[in-house]
Parts: sequence; structure tokens; C-alpha cells
Amino acid sequence: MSQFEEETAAFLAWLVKSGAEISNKIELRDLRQSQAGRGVVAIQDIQEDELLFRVPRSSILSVDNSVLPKRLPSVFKDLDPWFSLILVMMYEWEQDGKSKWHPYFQVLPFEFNTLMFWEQDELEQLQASAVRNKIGKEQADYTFKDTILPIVMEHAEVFYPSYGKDAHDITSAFVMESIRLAHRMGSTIMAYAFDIEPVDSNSKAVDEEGYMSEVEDEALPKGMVPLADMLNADADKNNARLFYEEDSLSMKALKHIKAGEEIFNDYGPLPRSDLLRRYGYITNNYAKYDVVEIPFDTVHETVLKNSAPASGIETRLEYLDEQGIVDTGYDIITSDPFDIHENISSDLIILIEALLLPQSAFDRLKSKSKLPKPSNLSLKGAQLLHTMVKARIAQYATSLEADTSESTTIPLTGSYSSRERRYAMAKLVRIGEKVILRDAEKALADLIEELGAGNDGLKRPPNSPQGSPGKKTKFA
Ligand SMILES: C[S@@+](CC[C@H](N)C(=O)[O-])C[C@H]1O[C@@H](n2cnc3c(N)ncnc32)[C@H](O)[C@@H]1O
Repeated sequence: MSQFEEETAAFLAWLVKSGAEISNKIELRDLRQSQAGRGVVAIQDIQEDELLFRVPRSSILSVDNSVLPKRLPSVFKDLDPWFSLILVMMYEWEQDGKSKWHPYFQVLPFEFNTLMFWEQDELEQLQASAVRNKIGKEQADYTFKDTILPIVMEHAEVFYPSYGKDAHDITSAFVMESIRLAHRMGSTIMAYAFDIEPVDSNSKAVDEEGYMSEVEDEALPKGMVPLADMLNADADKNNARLFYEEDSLSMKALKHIKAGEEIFNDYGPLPRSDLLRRYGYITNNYAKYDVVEIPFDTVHETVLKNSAPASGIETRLEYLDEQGIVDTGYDIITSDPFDIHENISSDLIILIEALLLPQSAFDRLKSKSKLPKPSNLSLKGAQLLHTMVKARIAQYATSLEADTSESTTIPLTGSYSSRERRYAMAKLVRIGEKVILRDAEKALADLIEELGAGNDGLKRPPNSPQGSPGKKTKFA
């Protein structure tokens, strides 16, 4: 038996000993040959609603189940769920064989393929993707130094029992190791933890949509649910879900699963950029959730360069900010066919239309605390949006045509975190974003032609068909 298989077997034996029930119709399998780590596979046909496994709440690696908060009650009084679980995991990891969760840690990752761990040249393959600004490595470093490190240093003898009496002899190696460990546990939580609902609900799903925890759901306590977190995900291939019960959490089949099929959880409708950031992998099945962001700076610059009045823009932005319209960026989502009003952020359309209004019209809206209607995209608005989209396209180092001149596939051989794999995944992410921009550019160009040829009083391009009288576009 390989070490990998031994660790899997020891983990499952530990889980069963802890009171878990595991169906004999499933197997925790080595899927490294398809670059998917471990995964759960059906070895016999499984019916809809059938129990796959049940994990007792006491086996969850969580703040409630660890002794650390009992040892350091004052530390946990005001700490948010995210930092609390990081601390607990650091503590339990350092207890080594003495931790109740030791066999579980052996099947959790030591290395990650998420964007936080990519080299600079690998990140550059994402070109102008907005995900590069969301990796948050510096922010995480800062908060770990600010929040986690002082606690670990003050209670070094608790966290690092092997330091013994010299626990307070803190060295820079100690500091670096603690930050590294905090990153590792933070990344594990991001890709593996669930939001744990309290023990009151009547057999409730993980959250309303059944996704694994989102970092954004900061209020709910987080927990690591052994085996439940061994399920991979592949967009709509989802066929199982975790349900809360009073003393346990149960993974059940959502549909009939045939022998040999993989059992998939649902990580949510994530664009490939975000999937890469949080989970370190992508599949083409997630392409339908792709998003491209128009950063606020691009919006601002385009408005300043291309439209009067430049004066008063900042005051208008202040009002729009109060109304919740100003954001760091605006999403354009993918769909085929592309629909301007469905796919382009309505806040972006509101922002543009508000900035284009004559001063008197803007003042009137403001006095009534109102905003332009996103359904009323004007010709000027469409033109400005079109210029913005073109400016955004120009921010990427290569064109869509160049990127797609040869097909890109993610290598299935070699190391999971190889440069080759990362380059290919990054290329697919940027292609997805450029496809949306191309579609948006084309839809806006068509709309401009339509509005220009219609009743906006502008000159129609030569040879364009005459719009029939009274014909209204959806956007006029
Ligand atoms: C919740 S864990 C699932 C168990 C994981 N495969 C393991 O071996 O520990 C999430 C991680 O599994 C991997 N993963 C999940 N779904 C995948 C898929 N469809 N293809 C490749 N890797 C996947 C990614 O590395 C992701 O960060």
C-alpha cells in the first residue's frame, strides 16, 4: 500500500471509530491521475436520497469541539469565526499525534494551487483579469501579523508545546513559521470548510443554496467536516448535498448515481477566475459562470476623457456613492446570446446615465433621491459603455484571436501545481473574460447603430435600413 493509500485508510478507520456511518456503496479514491486529489466515487448504484455517509457533529474540526477555547477563553471572546478556526487548526496541527484530528490532518493539503501561491510570472498569465486584485496575499499577511501572531506569541507554550520553558524566546523563524501555518490553515478553510448551522434546524441543508461555505458568510461558525470535504465539484455535475441533523451531518444523494460515477458537491456558480482563486482548479463546465469586471478606475477615466461635463463629476459620484452605486468594479456576465440589460451590471448603466445627465436633470433626480432607470440606456450611454469595453479589451496583453489561435487544454500529467498547468488555466480564464468583452462590444456596437438610426435624431450610417416609424428598441 502506498503512503497515500495508507493515509486514506487510516483516515476512514478513524472516522468510523469516531462514530461515522459510511455506505459500502462509496469509496474514497485516489484521483491524482486526473489531477483531482482524492475524491468520492460510487462503487454500486445509489438511489436518490440515499445516505452516503453520516458524520457525528463531535468529529467536526471546529472551535466548539476543540479544547483551545477552553484553555484560552479570553482570546476567543471577540474573535470572528474565520480567525477562530485558523487558530484552532494551528493549535490542533501542532499537537501532532495528540490531536483528536491527527488522522484527518494527514489527508488535508500541505500545498495549494490557489492564486495566493502562484509565482509572479504565473499570475501575469491572467493579464488584466480583476481576480489579480482579489488574491489578498498582502492583506492576509497583514491581518495574520496583526491578529493571529500576537495571540500565538503570547501563548507560545500552548500553541507550540515542544518549545517548553523557552516558549517566550521568540525568534524570526518562529514568526515566519506561524505566518506560514496561518496561511496554510486559512487556505484549507477557504477550499474545505463549511458554514456550520447551529443544532436547532430540522434537517437543513448546508445553506439555502447548498454551497460550501463562502468566506463572505462571516457570521456563521465554520467547521471542517471530515469526508464531506473530500467531495470534488464540477459545476452542474453536483449529485450530493450535506444535510444538518441534530447530532450529525448527513451527505445524501440528490439523484440516482451509477456505479463508477464520481460524487460531486456544489461549490457554487463560481466564475473560473474565482474558482482558481479559492480552489486552485478550473474545468470548462464553469465557463457558463464567467464574469469580466470593468474596474471603477476604467469607468472613471473613460468618463473623464470622453464626456462633458468633467466638472461636477466628483459631486455626482458622491451622491451615487451615497445611493450605493459606486463600487470598485462592475460585472459583465456571460450568456449566449448576449443581452445588454441582462448581462451588464445595472449599477454601471445607472452610473453612466447619471454622469451623462444635464445638470438640471441630475439636480432634479437628486432632490427626489432618485436614480436613472437602468432600462433606459441612451445612445450616449451606449457609446460611453462601448468605449469603456474597448478600453478594457486593450488592458489585456494579447488579443482573443491570438489566445485562441491554438487550442488550450489543461495538462493531466505532471505535477498538480506545475507551471504548465497554471499557465493553461490562466489562459482559459483570460479567454473567458475576453469572449464576454467581445460579445459586449458587438452588442453595444449593434445597439449604437440601432439607436443612431432610430429616433435619437442622429445620422444613420449609409445603407442602414430605415427604422419603421414608432419602432422602439428595448433600450430607447
Ligand atoms: C473540498 S476539497 C475536495 C477534496 C480534494 N480533492 C482532496 O484531495 O483533498 C477541494 C479541492 O479539491 C480539488 N478539486 C475539487 N474539485 C475538483 C475538480 N473537479 N477537478 C480537480 N480538482 C478538484 C481542488 O484542489 C480543490 O481545492
